[in-house]
Amino acid sequence: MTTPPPCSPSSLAPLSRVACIGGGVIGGGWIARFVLAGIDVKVFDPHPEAERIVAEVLANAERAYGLLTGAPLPPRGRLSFCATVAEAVAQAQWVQESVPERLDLKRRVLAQIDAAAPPEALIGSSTSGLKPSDLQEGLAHPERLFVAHPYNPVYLLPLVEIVGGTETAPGTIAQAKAVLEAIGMKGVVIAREIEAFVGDRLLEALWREALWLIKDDICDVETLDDVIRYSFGLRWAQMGLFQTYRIAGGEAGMRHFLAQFGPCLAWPWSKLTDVVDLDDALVEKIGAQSDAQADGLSIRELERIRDENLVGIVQALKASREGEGWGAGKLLADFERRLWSAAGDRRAPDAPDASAPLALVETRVSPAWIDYNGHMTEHRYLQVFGDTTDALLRRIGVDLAYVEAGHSYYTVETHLRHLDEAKLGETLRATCQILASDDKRLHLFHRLFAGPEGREIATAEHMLLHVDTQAGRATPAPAEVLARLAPLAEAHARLPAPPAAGRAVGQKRASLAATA
Ligand SMILES: NC(=O)C1=CN([C@@H]2O[C@H](COP(=O)(O)OP(=O)(O)OC[C@H]3O[C@@H](n4cnc5c(N)ncnc54)[C@H](O)[C@@H]3O)[C@@H](O)[C@H]2O)C=CC1
Ligand SMILES: C[N+](C)(C)CC(=O)CC(=O)[O-]
Repeated sequence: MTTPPPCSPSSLAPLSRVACIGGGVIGGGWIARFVLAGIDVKVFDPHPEAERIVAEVLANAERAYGLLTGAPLPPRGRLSFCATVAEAVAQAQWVQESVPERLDLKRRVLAQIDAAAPPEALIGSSTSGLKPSDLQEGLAHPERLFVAHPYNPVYLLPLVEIVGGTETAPGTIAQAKAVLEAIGMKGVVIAREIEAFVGDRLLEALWREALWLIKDDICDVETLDDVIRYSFGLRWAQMGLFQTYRIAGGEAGMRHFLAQFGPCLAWPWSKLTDVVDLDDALVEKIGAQSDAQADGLSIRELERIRDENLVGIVQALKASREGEGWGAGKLLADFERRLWSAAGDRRAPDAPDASAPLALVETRVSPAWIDYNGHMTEHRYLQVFGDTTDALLRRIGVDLAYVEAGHSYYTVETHLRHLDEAKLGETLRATCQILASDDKRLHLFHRLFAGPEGREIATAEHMLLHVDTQAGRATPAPAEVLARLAPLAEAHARLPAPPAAGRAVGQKRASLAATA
């Protein structure tokens, strides 16, 4: 994944300062979502270990993003912890409340937020089921409060139910939707407020029925979960209930489906109206079965397994319809296009520093990049070097719009040298020197440095050709691209040639010294 040049503007969204009040399961997920979108986040959570918990969620989120996307994310936003709600929200443009699900507590915390946040700041509540009108009571600025109900893990699942209360301004809802879209999420506006909105209405129905099935010894928790994950759970990631049932109606579609299965609704297929008594015995029964099912895996390990699975599912959906994408995969594809465009906009000044190769990429070794040897795995070196090439191309005007218009540079040859290891979390910095260029060819030499001491850990030499992507053949680059390239190439021609340039695989250092 490319980290953009250091001088880039930070955030993707039309905002750059967020406050998160509550940093537990959901608050932590929101924090990761915002920070990884380049937004500065201030947190208030009285939990003595809040910083550790948030750091662990953020590490898992970074790992997941490392697997999810190769698109250039903006530089991480700054994360800081505050001693009071007032301090956290004082400068915020969006405040996300994620405290425990109790009306009295939420009202108290929302009143504190409302009193200290700038009047124009948006306030979203993560509540799973409280009505926004009930949360608005007593606020001085209820018009900017709405429910923003996410799904766990917030940093991977894109949906947010946006629900307005009686006093929420329509502009608030529109603004919230736009912000969420800018950070890669899908805000759906729920037309009328109702307890538990839409998603949790459905989940509660399933959950209630599931609890009955366990209580009545129809199956254990593992069997129940297997029934979901080997059958309709697989279907639901790509089509919802109605589209799935439309297909299940055969060629006659939904009407036939309703005719066939409608009568079952009146049969004893559900006990939904009865609420199971979650007494100690049932809690212990479920707890014990759930412990056995986890088979010793910790919550963080389970989260990582879940995240890898979700990433795979979203990527499969991104590849659907011959790469156009479908559902959550299309949302990711669209978001990545915006990331590429935003990276193009972060193009650096035209006057290059002629005294050194260009410093184009700064990133960190993500957990997803570590292999069984405990260091950065080999293909990630190529990823960082590829990102460095992309950063150079954007500088000379070869950005997403340019590629979409039918031309690009393709890499036709690469020689990569691994000189040292890179460890988890180390900072990486990549530079680029243009060795030679003409109207079709671009000959580049990249160097990768790690850690604060700037150890050189790899070099890469690449030859690229300018191509007409429709015709699939090399073609001269247009004058405007060559004009941007020329001053860089001329400056770099005056730099000493890197000793390793032009090396062959297996060439000894001694012979290199002789030729240098
Ligand atoms: N866990 C889930 O699957 C989902 C939860 N939600 C909603 O998100 C909200 C938070 O739930 P979770 O994160 O699951 O709970 P949690 O228990 O994991 O986290 C709540 C956090 O709030 C903190 N907190 C308590 N009092 C506070 C105060 N006065 N000010 C600031 N922070 C305070 C706690 O220290 C804790 O870290 C709830 O409204 C819940 O319904 C929404 C979607 C899914
Ligand atoms: C159990 N829950 C009501 C907190 C679930 C949610 O609100 C959404 C989710 O992530 O399943």
